[in-house]
Amino acid sequence: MLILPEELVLKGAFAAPHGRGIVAARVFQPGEVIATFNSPSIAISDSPHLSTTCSGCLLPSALDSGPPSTSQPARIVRACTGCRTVAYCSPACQKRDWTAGVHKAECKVFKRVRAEGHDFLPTPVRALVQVLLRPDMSAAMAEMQGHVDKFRHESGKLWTDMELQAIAALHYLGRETNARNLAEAIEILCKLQVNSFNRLDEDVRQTGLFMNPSLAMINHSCTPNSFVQFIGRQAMLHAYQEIKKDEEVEISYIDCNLHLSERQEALKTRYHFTCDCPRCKDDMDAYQVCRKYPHLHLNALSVAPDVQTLQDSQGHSLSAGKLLRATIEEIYLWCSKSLLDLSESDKQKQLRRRWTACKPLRNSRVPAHAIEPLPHVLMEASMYFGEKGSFAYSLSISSFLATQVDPYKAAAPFAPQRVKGLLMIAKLLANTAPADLDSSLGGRKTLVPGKSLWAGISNALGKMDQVTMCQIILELVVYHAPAAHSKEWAVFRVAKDLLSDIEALQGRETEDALIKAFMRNPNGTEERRFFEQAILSPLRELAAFCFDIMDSEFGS
Ligand SMILES: C[S@@+](CC[C@H](N)C(=O)[O-])C[C@H]1O[C@@H](n2cnc3c(N)ncnc32)[C@H](O)[C@@H]1O
Repeated sequence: MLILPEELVLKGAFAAPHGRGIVAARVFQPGEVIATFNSPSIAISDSPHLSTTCSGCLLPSALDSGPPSTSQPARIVRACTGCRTVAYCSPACQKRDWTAGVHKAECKVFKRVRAEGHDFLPTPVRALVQVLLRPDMSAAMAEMQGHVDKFRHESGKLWTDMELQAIAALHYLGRETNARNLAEAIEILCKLQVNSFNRLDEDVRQTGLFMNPSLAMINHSCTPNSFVQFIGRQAMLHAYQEIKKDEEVEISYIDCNLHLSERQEALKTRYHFTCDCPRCKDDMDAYQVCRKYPHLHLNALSVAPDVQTLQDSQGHSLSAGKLLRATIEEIYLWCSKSLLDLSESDKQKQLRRRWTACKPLRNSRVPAHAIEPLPHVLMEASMYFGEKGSFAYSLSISSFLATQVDPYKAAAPFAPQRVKGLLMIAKLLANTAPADLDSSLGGRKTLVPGKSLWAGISNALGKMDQVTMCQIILELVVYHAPAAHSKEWAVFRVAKDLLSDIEALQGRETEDALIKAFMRNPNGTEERRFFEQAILSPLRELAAFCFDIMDSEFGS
């Protein structure tokens, strides 16, 4: 029996072949929290983070969460003395997990795992163990879509993996590996694939698994009207655009900026359906999707191009641009892999290869800068320069992404990736104040034909009022972060802290008043003029160096 938040209604098989789905019981505004799901059936962090995450509240320890913010003290976690596998930040969290959760039973399983020389169970096996340890979950599991036959006949390696996972779980639970137990375990694994979420917390680069039977009733679209965010044991369902009463609530199960064949393969492999949303039917690119976003006017409070420019963006169907599409399909996968664990010189080599591979997207006659994998390559390059201390280069690339790429990839100004991109700019601005100029360029004085890149950037930075720019950006972050996530989001807390540092500075009353006036009335003529001069124009000036920087460092 499903218990739904009162503002949502379950519709049984109302839109075959989508099966059951959820509809809104009232109107929701863009960014509004539709519902919070805080009693998950399963909520676990992934195995590599077990020793640095509290298994009770699922919040990361100081080790995993970066520098502590003044509003959030560092958390220390201690391993369970029984199994030494999971850790807790307080006796209360440990007690709750022991009694209300399954750790009392799971602790014995983990001891067996250790006795056999392993540190932990892979995440899907642990999730299966939890379900098998909890008879109270069987009613909810029975109602879930599992696609067992499709997994068996169509999923090849995934099916073989699931068989092995089922055997492992039964073994560590001390249960017999007979046909009946195996079939039950594999069915649960299939249902976990289809109905659970990757509990992704990109701020601390942490993933895990989250399952709630009500949230699992929401169907997919590649142009979703809502999205899910996780914090601790909570999942928050936000409206991405206005949702009307009785309209179906849809989320994206996958990254909708993947190109069509990647999206279809991901949906087929894990969820066993072919998406028939407008983005898939017409193979729309990011620009076309952006133009259709019903609330483009919300971008007045953002660093996006003006609403008219967003509206007029000349997107095209990617199936029409066959050559471009073929290039994207060829390069997408390897250009999108994370560079996180590579050495500096390997990162540089990879970026060189990727920048060259993206040439057709850079030089396309139709706009293509917002089409993956180019944005990903630029994002990696920005991080590469940030890590090397070349903050001015990183800032130029981040400015390009924030002003000319991200608004097309996600038209809502409160889209989480856009808000995070802004915070990155604020931090980089703090490192490129005039006093730090030389070091922020990382000692680069690279010449590009006809002009000095170094002189150009340092000249642009030298005339900017970084403090005012930083304050405006932080105001935007603080304004949009609750709609993107919540006031508990690390991005919101960090921005709040940085903003209060700036607000404490003496002698900035005029700038402060102008910024506050703009935030109150972003469409006022005077207010917009101030915004254009103080932030948009400087960011555009910095963004203009982006491709020269990439060419000079990674070849043209
Ligand atoms: C998490 S469940 C969603 C609830 C499901 N509709 C049900 O009745 O249990 C995911 C499954 O719903 C179906 N589904 C979700 N979105 C769909 C879509 N856009 N088109 C077709 N089927 C969809 C697929 O069968 C998918 O495996």
